[in-house]
Amino acid sequence: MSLNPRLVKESFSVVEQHAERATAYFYGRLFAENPHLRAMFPPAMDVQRDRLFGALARIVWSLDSPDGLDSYLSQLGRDHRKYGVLAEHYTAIGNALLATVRRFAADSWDHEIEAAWVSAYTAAANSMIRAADADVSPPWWPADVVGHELRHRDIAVITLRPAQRLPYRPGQYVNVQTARWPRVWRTFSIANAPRPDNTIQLHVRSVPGGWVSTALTRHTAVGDTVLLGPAMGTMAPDGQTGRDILCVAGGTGLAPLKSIVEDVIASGRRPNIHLLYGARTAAELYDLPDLLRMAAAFPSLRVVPVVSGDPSWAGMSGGLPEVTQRFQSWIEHDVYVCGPPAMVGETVRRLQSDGVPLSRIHRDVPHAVS
Ligand SMILES: NC(=O)C1=CN([C@@H]2O[C@H](COP(=O)(O)OP(=O)(O)OC[C@H]3O[C@@H](n4cnc5c(N)ncnc54)[C@H](OP(=O)(O)O)[C@@H]3O)[C@@H](O)[C@H]2O)C=CC1
Repeated sequence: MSLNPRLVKESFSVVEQHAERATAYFYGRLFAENPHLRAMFPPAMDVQRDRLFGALARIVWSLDSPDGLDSYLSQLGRDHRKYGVLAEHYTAIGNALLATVRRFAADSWDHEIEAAWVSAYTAAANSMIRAADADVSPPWWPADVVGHELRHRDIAVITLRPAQRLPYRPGQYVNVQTARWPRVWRTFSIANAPRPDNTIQLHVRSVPGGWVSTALTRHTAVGDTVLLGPAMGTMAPDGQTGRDILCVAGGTGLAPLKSIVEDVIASGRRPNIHLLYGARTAAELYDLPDLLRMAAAFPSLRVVPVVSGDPSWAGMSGGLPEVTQRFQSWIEHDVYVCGPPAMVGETVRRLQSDGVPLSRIHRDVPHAVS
Protein backbone atom coordinates (compact mmCIF):
# COMPACT_ATOMS: atom_id res chain seq x y z
CA MET A 1 0.00 0.00 0.00
CA SER A 2 1.65 3.28 -1.05
CA LEU A 3 1.56 6.53 0.88
CA ASN A 4 -0.40 9.38 -0.63
CA PRO A 5 0.34 12.47 1.50
CA ARG A 6 -1.69 14.79 -0.74
CA LEU A 7 -4.96 12.91 -0.18
CA VAL A 8 -4.37 12.71 3.57
CA LYS A 9 -3.54 16.43 3.84
CA GLU A 10 -6.53 17.51 1.75
CA SER A 11 -9.00 15.53 3.83
CA PHE A 12 -7.30 16.51 7.09
CA SER A 13 -7.58 20.22 6.26
CA VAL A 14 -11.37 19.69 6.13
CA VAL A 15 -11.33 17.89 9.51
CA GLU A 16 -9.13 20.66 10.99
CA GLN A 17 -11.95 23.16 10.53
CA HIS A 18 -13.95 21.13 13.06
CA ALA A 19 -11.03 20.33 15.37
CA GLU A 20 -12.92 20.58 18.64
CA ARG A 21 -15.92 18.48 17.57
CA ALA A 22 -13.68 15.99 15.78
CA THR A 23 -11.51 15.30 18.85
CA ALA A 24 -14.60 14.98 21.06
CA TYR A 25 -16.06 12.50 18.54
CA PHE A 26 -12.76 10.61 18.35
CA TYR A 27 -12.56 10.07 22.12
CA GLY A 28 -16.29 9.31 22.36
CA ARG A 29 -15.86 6.60 19.73
CA LEU A 30 -12.64 5.27 21.26
CA PHE A 31 -14.10 4.91 24.77
CA ALA A 32 -17.48 3.59 23.59
CA GLU A 33 -15.78 0.78 21.69
CA ASN A 34 -12.95 0.24 24.23
CA PRO A 35 -14.20 1.23 27.71
CA HIS A 36 -11.12 -0.33 29.33
CA LEU A 37 -8.92 2.34 27.70
CA ARG A 38 -10.57 5.22 29.59
CA ALA A 39 -8.52 4.50 32.73
CA MET A 40 -5.31 5.24 30.81
CA PHE A 41 -6.33 8.86 30.28
CA PRO A 42 -6.57 11.75 32.75
CA PRO A 43 -9.95 12.56 34.35
CA ALA A 44 -10.18 15.93 32.53
CA MET A 45 -9.63 15.53 28.81
CA ASP A 46 -9.33 19.17 27.64
CA VAL A 47 -5.53 19.39 27.33
CA GLN A 48 -5.39 15.79 26.12
CA ARG A 49 -7.70 16.69 23.22
CA ASP A 50 -5.45 19.59 22.18
CA ARG A 51 -2.39 17.39 22.39
CA LEU A 52 -3.92 14.70 20.24
CA PHE A 53 -4.91 17.16 17.57
CA GLY A 54 -1.56 18.96 17.75
CA ALA A 55 0.31 15.69 17.28
CA LEU A 56 -1.97 14.57 14.49
CA ALA A 57 -1.59 17.89 12.67
CA ARG A 58 2.17 17.71 12.97
CA ILE A 59 2.22 14.17 11.58
CA VAL A 60 -0.11 14.92 8.68
CA TRP A 61 1.68 18.11 7.63
CA SER A 62 5.09 16.38 7.85
CA LEU A 63 4.12 13.40 5.68
CA ASP A 64 6.28 14.80 2.86
CA SER A 65 9.40 15.12 5.08
CA PRO A 66 10.11 11.52 6.09
CA ASP A 67 13.30 12.18 8.11
CA GLY A 68 11.80 14.79 10.45
CA LEU A 69 8.60 12.76 10.70
CA ASP A 70 10.39 9.55 11.59
CA SER A 71 12.36 11.22 14.37
CA TYR A 72 9.17 12.81 15.75
CA LEU A 73 7.25 9.51 15.63
CA SER A 74 10.11 7.66 17.32
CA GLN A 75 10.11 10.19 20.18
CA LEU A 76 6.33 9.96 20.41
CA GLY A 77 6.43 6.14 20.50
CA ARG A 78 9.05 6.11 23.25
CA ASP A 79 7.15 8.76 25.21
CA HIS A 80 3.92 6.74 25.03
CA ARG A 81 5.51 3.89 26.99
CA LYS A 82 4.86 5.92 30.15
CA TYR A 83 1.09 5.59 29.56
CA GLY A 84 1.39 1.81 29.35
CA VAL A 85 0.45 1.88 25.63
CA LEU A 86 0.79 -1.51 23.94
CA ALA A 87 0.90 -2.44 20.26
CA GLU A 88 -2.75 -3.63 20.31
CA HIS A 89 -3.97 -0.21 21.46
CA TYR A 90 -2.87 1.26 18.15
CA THR A 91 -5.54 -0.76 16.35
CA ALA A 92 -8.28 0.67 18.57
CA ILE A 93 -6.95 4.20 18.10
CA GLY A 94 -6.60 3.72 14.34
CA ASN A 95 -10.22 2.54 14.06
CA ALA A 96 -11.51 5.54 16.02
CA LEU A 97 -9.33 7.92 13.99
CA LEU A 98 -10.53 6.51 10.69
CA ALA A 99 -14.16 6.72 11.81
CA THR A 100 -13.54 10.36 12.77
CA VAL A 101 -11.92 11.56 9.56
CA ARG A 102 -14.46 9.60 7.52
CA ARG A 103 -17.27 11.38 9.30
CA PHE A 104 -15.84 14.92 9.24
CA ALA A 105 -14.55 14.73 5.64
CA ALA A 106 -17.67 12.86 4.50
CA ASP A 107 -18.41 15.14 1.54
CA SER A 108 -15.23 14.21 -0.28
CA TRP A 109 -14.63 10.74 1.21
CA ASP A 110 -13.96 7.80 -1.15
CA HIS A 111 -12.07 4.48 -1.23
CA GLU A 112 -8.86 6.12 -2.38
CA ILE A 113 -8.81 8.56 0.55
CA GLU A 114 -9.63 5.76 2.96
CA ALA A 115 -6.70 3.71 1.60
CA ALA A 116 -4.38 6.74 1.92
CA TRP A 117 -5.36 7.19 5.58
CA VAL A 118 -5.00 3.48 6.35
CA SER A 119 -1.50 3.36 4.88
CA ALA A 120 -0.40 6.64 6.53
CA TYR A 121 -1.72 5.55 9.93
CA THR A 122 -0.24 2.06 9.62
CA ALA A 123 3.19 3.49 8.75
CA ALA A 124 3.03 6.03 11.62
CA ALA A 125 1.86 3.45 14.17
CA ASN A 126 4.56 1.01 13.05
CA SER A 127 7.26 3.68 13.50
CA MET A 128 5.99 4.42 17.02
CA ILE A 129 5.73 0.74 17.98
CA ARG A 130 9.20 -0.03 16.58
CA ALA A 131 10.78 2.84 18.54
CA ALA A 132 8.96 1.85 21.74
CA ASP A 133 9.97 -1.81 21.39
CA ALA A 134 13.60 -0.92 20.76
CA ASP A 135 13.84 1.40 23.75
CA VAL A 136 15.66 -0.16 26.68
CA SER A 137 15.50 2.90 28.95
CA PRO A 138 12.77 3.16 31.62
CA PRO A 139 9.28 4.28 30.45
CA TRP A 140 9.47 7.01 33.12
CA TRP A 141 11.94 8.27 35.67
CA PRO A 142 11.00 8.97 39.32
CA ALA A 143 12.85 12.15 40.30
CA ASP A 144 13.36 13.71 43.75
CA VAL A 145 12.78 17.39 44.20
CA VAL A 146 16.12 18.63 45.56
CA GLY A 147 15.55 22.36 45.11
CA HIS A 148 12.47 24.59 44.95
CA GLU A 149 12.81 28.38 44.64
CA LEU A 150 9.78 30.59 44.22
CA ARG A 151 11.47 33.38 42.25
CA HIS A 152 8.30 35.40 41.63
CA ARG A 153 4.71 35.04 42.88
CA ASP A 154 3.94 32.63 40.01
CA ILE A 155 7.32 31.33 38.89
CA ALA A 156 9.38 28.54 40.44
CA VAL A 157 12.77 27.16 39.49
CA ILE A 158 12.74 23.50 40.49
CA THR A 159 15.75 21.20 40.67
CA LEU A 160 15.14 17.46 40.22
CA ARG A 161 17.38 14.47 40.62
CA PRO A 162 16.14 11.50 38.55
CA ALA A 163 16.76 8.09 40.10
CA GLN A 164 18.70 7.12 36.97
CA ARG A 165 20.38 9.32 34.39
CA LEU A 166 17.80 10.77 32.01
CA PRO A 167 19.46 11.22 28.61
CA TYR A 168 18.62 14.45 26.76
CA ARG A 169 19.97 17.05 24.40
CA PRO A 170 19.97 20.77 25.21
CA GLY A 171 16.71 22.39 24.09
CA GLN A 172 14.58 19.28 24.75
CA TYR A 173 11.58 18.99 27.06
CA VAL A 174 10.08 16.30 29.28
CA ASN A 175 6.59 15.35 30.39
CA VAL A 176 6.06 15.75 34.12
CA GLN A 177 3.48 14.13 36.42
CA THR A 178 2.95 15.17 40.05
CA ALA A 179 1.60 12.95 42.85
CA ARG A 180 -1.32 15.38 43.21
CA TRP A 181 -2.68 14.67 39.69
CA PRO A 182 -2.14 11.04 38.64
CA ARG A 183 -2.14 10.46 34.85
CA VAL A 184 -1.97 14.19 34.12
CA TRP A 185 1.26 14.94 32.25
CA ARG A 186 2.52 18.35 31.18
CA THR A 187 5.62 19.32 29.27
CA PHE A 188 8.41 21.57 30.56
CA SER A 189 11.77 22.28 29.00
CA ILE A 190 14.96 21.26 30.73
CA ALA A 191 16.77 24.49 31.59
CA ASN A 192 20.35 23.29 31.98
CA ALA A 193 22.97 21.45 29.96
CA PRO A 194 23.62 17.87 31.18
CA ARG A 195 25.44 17.89 34.54
CA PRO A 196 27.74 15.35 36.18
CA ASP A 197 25.28 14.92 39.09
CA ASN A 198 22.39 14.32 36.59
CA THR A 199 20.18 17.00 38.15
CA ILE A 200 17.87 18.95 35.88
CA GLN A 201 16.09 22.26 36.38
CA LEU A 202 12.63 23.28 35.25
CA HIS A 203 11.24 26.82 35.05
CA VAL A 204 7.54 26.71 35.85
CA ARG A 205 5.03 29.54 35.71
CA SER A 206 1.74 28.70 37.38
CA VAL A 207 -0.97 29.14 34.77
CA PRO A 208 -4.40 30.18 36.15
CA GLY A 209 -6.40 26.96 36.51
CA GLY A 210 -3.35 24.92 35.48
CA TRP A 211 -3.22 21.63 37.35
CA VAL A 212 0.39 20.59 37.04
CA SER A 213 1.97 24.06 36.86
CA THR A 214 0.14 25.09 40.04
CA ALA A 215 0.98 21.82 41.80
CA LEU A 216 4.65 22.34 40.91
CA THR A 217 4.89 26.00 41.92
CA ARG A 218 2.63 26.04 45.01
CA HIS A 219 2.29 22.49 46.33
CA THR A 220 5.70 20.94 45.76
CA ALA A 221 8.65 20.99 48.14
CA VAL A 222 12.11 19.52 48.55
CA GLY A 223 11.74 15.81 49.34
CA ASP A 224 8.73 15.26 47.04
CA THR A 225 8.91 12.95 44.04
CA VAL A 226 7.63 13.57 40.50
CA LEU A 227 7.65 11.35 37.42
CA LEU A 228 9.40 12.36 34.20
CA GLY A 229 8.88 10.97 30.70
CA PRO A 230 11.72 10.66 28.18
CA ALA A 231 13.22 13.80 26.63
CA MET A 232 11.59 15.03 23.43
CA GLY A 233 11.93 17.89 21.00
CA THR A 234 14.11 18.94 18.12
CA MET A 235 14.91 22.59 18.72
CA ALA A 236 18.71 22.32 18.79
CA PRO A 237 20.43 20.72 15.83
CA ASP A 238 22.98 17.96 16.42
CA GLY A 239 26.42 19.56 16.40
CA GLN A 240 27.23 23.23 16.16
CA THR A 241 27.72 25.38 13.10
CA GLY A 242 30.40 27.81 14.25
CA ARG A 243 28.13 30.82 13.66
CA ASP A 244 27.36 33.46 16.28
CA ILE A 245 24.11 32.95 18.15
CA LEU A 246 21.00 34.99 18.91
CA CYS A 247 18.53 33.73 21.55
CA VAL A 248 15.18 35.46 22.04
CA ALA A 249 13.44 34.29 25.22
CA GLY A 250 9.98 35.37 26.39
CA GLY A 251 9.20 34.60 30.05
CA THR A 252 9.76 30.98 31.05
CA GLY A 253 10.49 30.29 27.37
CA LEU A 254 14.00 31.05 28.63
CA ALA A 255 14.35 27.47 29.90
CA PRO A 256 15.43 25.60 26.73
CA LEU A 257 17.52 28.54 25.54
CA LYS A 258 19.47 28.61 28.79
CA SER A 259 20.21 24.92 28.33
CA ILE A 260 21.48 25.58 24.79
CA VAL A 261 23.64 28.53 25.94
CA GLU A 262 25.12 26.50 28.80
CA ASP A 263 25.92 23.71 26.35
CA VAL A 264 27.68 26.06 23.92
CA ILE A 265 29.74 27.47 26.79
CA ALA A 266 30.59 23.99 28.09
CA SER A 267 31.74 22.97 24.58
CA GLY A 268 34.66 25.39 24.88
CA ARG A 269 33.66 27.23 21.70
CA ARG A 270 33.35 30.97 22.09
CA PRO A 271 30.85 32.28 19.53
CA ASN A 272 29.29 35.64 20.38
CA ILE A 273 25.93 34.95 22.00
CA HIS A 274 23.22 37.58 22.36
CA LEU A 275 20.45 36.55 24.73
CA LEU A 276 17.44 38.88 24.66
CA TYR A 277 15.36 38.00 27.71
CA GLY A 278 11.93 39.61 27.96
CA ALA A 279 9.17 39.89 30.53
CA ARG A 280 6.34 42.26 31.29
CA THR A 281 7.86 43.64 34.49
CA ALA A 282 11.36 43.65 35.96
CA ALA A 283 10.13 41.40 38.80
CA GLU A 284 9.22 38.73 36.23
CA LEU A 285 12.82 38.54 34.97
CA TYR A 286 13.08 35.69 37.45
CA ASP A 287 16.43 34.32 36.25
CA LEU A 288 18.29 37.57 35.51
CA PRO A 289 20.81 37.40 38.40
CA ASP A 290 21.89 33.93 37.29
CA LEU A 291 22.19 34.97 33.64
CA LEU A 292 24.26 38.02 34.59
CA ARG A 293 26.60 35.77 36.59
CA MET A 294 27.01 33.56 33.49
CA ALA A 295 27.72 36.65 31.35
CA ALA A 296 30.33 37.87 33.86
CA ALA A 297 32.10 34.52 33.66
CA PHE A 298 31.82 34.24 29.84
CA PRO A 299 32.43 37.58 28.14
CA SER A 300 31.27 36.23 24.76
CA LEU A 301 27.74 36.02 26.24
CA ARG A 302 25.76 39.26 26.26
CA VAL A 303 22.48 39.24 28.20
CA VAL A 304 19.96 41.97 27.36
CA PRO A 305 16.94 42.18 29.69
CA VAL A 306 13.88 43.63 27.98
CA VAL A 307 10.75 44.82 29.78
CA SER A 308 7.54 45.38 27.86
CA GLY A 309 5.04 46.72 30.40
CA ASP A 310 6.78 48.95 32.94
CA PRO A 311 7.49 52.62 32.03
CA SER A 312 9.72 53.02 35.10
CA TRP A 313 12.20 50.40 33.79
CA ALA A 314 15.49 52.12 32.94
CA GLY A 315 16.81 49.37 30.62
CA MET A 316 15.67 48.29 27.16
CA SER A 317 11.87 48.58 26.84
CA GLY A 318 9.39 47.26 24.29
CA GLY A 319 8.05 44.05 22.84
CA LEU A 320 10.62 41.34 22.06
CA PRO A 321 9.82 41.02 18.33
CA GLU A 322 10.38 44.72 17.78
CA VAL A 323 13.38 45.00 20.12
CA THR A 324 15.08 42.15 18.22
CA GLN A 325 15.10 44.38 15.12
CA ARG A 326 16.83 47.28 16.91
CA PHE A 327 20.21 45.58 16.81
CA GLN A 328 22.65 44.73 14.06
CA SER A 329 21.54 42.39 11.28
CA TRP A 330 21.12 38.78 12.45
CA ILE A 331 21.49 37.33 8.94
CA GLU A 332 24.69 35.44 9.75
CA HIS A 333 23.50 34.10 13.13
CA ASP A 334 21.95 30.87 14.31
CA VAL A 335 18.75 32.00 15.98
CA TYR A 336 16.74 30.31 18.74
CA VAL A 337 13.33 31.68 19.75
CA CYS A 338 11.10 30.47 22.59
CA GLY A 339 8.22 31.92 24.62
CA PRO A 340 4.50 32.61 24.19
CA PRO A 341 3.44 31.29 20.75
CA ALA A 342 2.35 34.71 19.42
CA MET A 343 5.68 36.26 20.46
CA VAL A 344 7.59 33.44 18.80
CA GLY A 345 5.50 33.72 15.60
CA GLU A 346 5.95 37.49 15.34
CA THR A 347 9.69 37.38 16.13
CA VAL A 348 10.26 34.70 13.49
CA ARG A 349 8.19 36.66 10.95
CA ARG A 350 10.25 39.82 11.49
CA LEU A 351 13.58 38.00 11.39
CA GLN A 352 12.57 36.32 8.15
CA SER A 353 11.52 39.60 6.59
CA ASP A 354 14.93 41.00 7.61
CA GLY A 355 16.53 38.23 5.56
CA VAL A 356 17.43 35.57 8.17
CA PRO A 357 16.99 32.22 6.39
CA LEU A 358 14.37 29.98 8.00
CA SER A 359 16.92 27.14 8.06
CA ARG A 360 18.87 29.10 10.71
CA ILE A 361 15.86 29.92 12.89
CA HIS A 362 15.14 27.26 15.50
CA ARG A 363 11.90 27.05 17.41
CA ASP A 364 10.06 24.10 18.81
CA VAL A 365 6.41 23.45 18.20
CA PRO A 366 4.46 24.94 21.12
CA HIS A 367 3.57 22.49 23.86
CA ALA A 368 0.91 22.93 26.48
CA VAL A 369 2.19 24.16 29.85
CA SER A 370 -0.64 24.33 32.38
N1 LIG B 1 8.31 26.67 31.09
C1 LIG B 1 8.89 26.09 30.07
O1 LIG B 1 9.66 25.15 30.22
C2 LIG B 1 8.60 26.55 28.66
C3 LIG B 1 7.64 27.49 28.40
N2 LIG B 1 7.35 27.81 27.10
C4 LIG B 1 6.30 28.75 26.79
O2 LIG B 1 6.80 30.03 27.04
C5 LIG B 1 5.70 30.87 27.37
C6 LIG B 1 6.13 31.65 28.60
O3 LIG B 1 5.07 32.36 29.09
P1 LIG B 1 5.22 33.40 30.27
O4 LIG B 1 6.35 33.05 31.17
O5 LIG B 1 3.87 33.53 30.85
O6 LIG B 1 5.64 34.75 29.49
P2 LIG B 1 4.90 36.17 29.47
O7 LIG B 1 3.49 36.04 29.05
O8 LIG B 1 5.21 36.83 30.76
O9 LIG B 1 5.66 36.91 28.27
C7 LIG B 1 7.04 37.06 28.25
C8 LIG B 1 7.45 38.07 27.19
O10 LIG B 1 6.87 37.70 25.93
C9 LIG B 1 6.13 38.80 25.39
N3 LIG B 1 4.87 38.44 24.72
C10 LIG B 1 3.85 37.75 25.24
N4 LIG B 1 2.84 37.63 24.34
C11 LIG B 1 3.25 38.31 23.23
C12 LIG B 1 2.68 38.56 21.96
N5 LIG B 1 1.45 38.13 21.65
N6 LIG B 1 3.40 39.27 21.04
C13 LIG B 1 4.62 39.73 21.35
N7 LIG B 1 5.21 39.55 22.55
C14 LIG B 1 4.55 38.84 23.48
C15 LIG B 1 5.79 39.64 26.60
O11 LIG B 1 5.61 40.99 26.16
P3 LIG B 1 4.12 41.70 26.17
O12 LIG B 1 4.01 42.38 27.48
O13 LIG B 1 4.22 42.65 25.05
O14 LIG B 1 3.09 40.65 26.00
C16 LIG B 1 7.00 39.48 27.49
O15 LIG B 1 8.04 40.35 27.11
C17 LIG B 1 4.46 30.01 27.54
O16 LIG B 1 3.69 30.10 26.37
C18 LIG B 1 5.07 28.62 27.63
O17 LIG B 1 4.20 27.63 27.10
C19 LIG B 1 8.01 27.26 26.05
C20 LIG B 1 8.99 26.35 26.26
C21 LIG B 1 9.37 25.94 27.59
